[in-house]
Amino acid sequence: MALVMLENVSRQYRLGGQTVHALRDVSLRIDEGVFLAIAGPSGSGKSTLLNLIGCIDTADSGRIVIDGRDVSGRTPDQLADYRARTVGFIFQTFNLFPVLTAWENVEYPLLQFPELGKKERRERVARFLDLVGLSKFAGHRPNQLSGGQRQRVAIARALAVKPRIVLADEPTANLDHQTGGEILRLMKAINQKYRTTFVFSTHDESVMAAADRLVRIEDGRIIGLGVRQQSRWVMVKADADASMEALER
Ligand SMILES: Nc1ncnc2c1ncn2[C@@H]1O[C@H](COP(=O)(O)OP(=O)(O)OP(=O)(O)O)[C@@H](O)[C@H]1O
Repeated sequence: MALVMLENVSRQYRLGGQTVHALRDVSLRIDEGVFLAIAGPSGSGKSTLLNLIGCIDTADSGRIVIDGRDVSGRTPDQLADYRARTVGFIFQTFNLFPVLTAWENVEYPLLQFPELGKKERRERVARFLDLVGLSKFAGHRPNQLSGGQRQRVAIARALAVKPRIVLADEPTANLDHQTGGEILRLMKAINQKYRTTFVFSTHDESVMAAADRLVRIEDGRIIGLGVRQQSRWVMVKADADASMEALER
């Protein structure tokens, strides 16, 4: 069974007097353990798709099933606890608490789990800071860390809750090319070692190239699905010839 399933999902927003069709009739299955890129130009619907999978937004129509649970028709508030245990988020702007240390930022989401004792919580924070190579920086606040180190803290924070899926909205967009590459390699190493499912959005070709699955989105529609075989994308679905060309690199 797919970890994530979307069936005929649409989402529109009212903006001024206009209706913006952010997602139109999107159907998609995401298997467990994939390293999947959602790629498309600015405004194509990437963040909207991630927000729906992450249960921080609700579809207007269609069905969404995450890890066997139908979340359609529930409000983000109703799904808060489920979301906290199921989804880890990574953002392009890192979204760390500036007054908290790296350790405290990673610990913060764990505080809402009453079943986690202090000792287990500490072990978890230490383990995930170590995993991202930041044990020595546990006492540093975000402004004492580089951009790449901040994103590593955010990765540790996302993983510490042991989520079923990690969603990353343009995780390398605020990093220079080399640091972005290091962050991608770290995420990929975690994906390969622990089979953690990663779904990340990007409009950067070099970021897409790190993925093993590709979802091409344009104007709120999926226009192509690619599967990586060795060094090239193999087309699984294309509604437009242009997208096939783009996928076969
Ligand atoms: N809360 C909102 N209110 C109104 N319109 C919105 C809202 N969120 C998204 N939109 C619109 O929906 C469309 C899709 O936006 P979305 O942020 O999902 O695209 P994106 O591909 O992630 O873009 P970017 O790469 O620029 O972040 C855009 O036209 C955007 O302006």
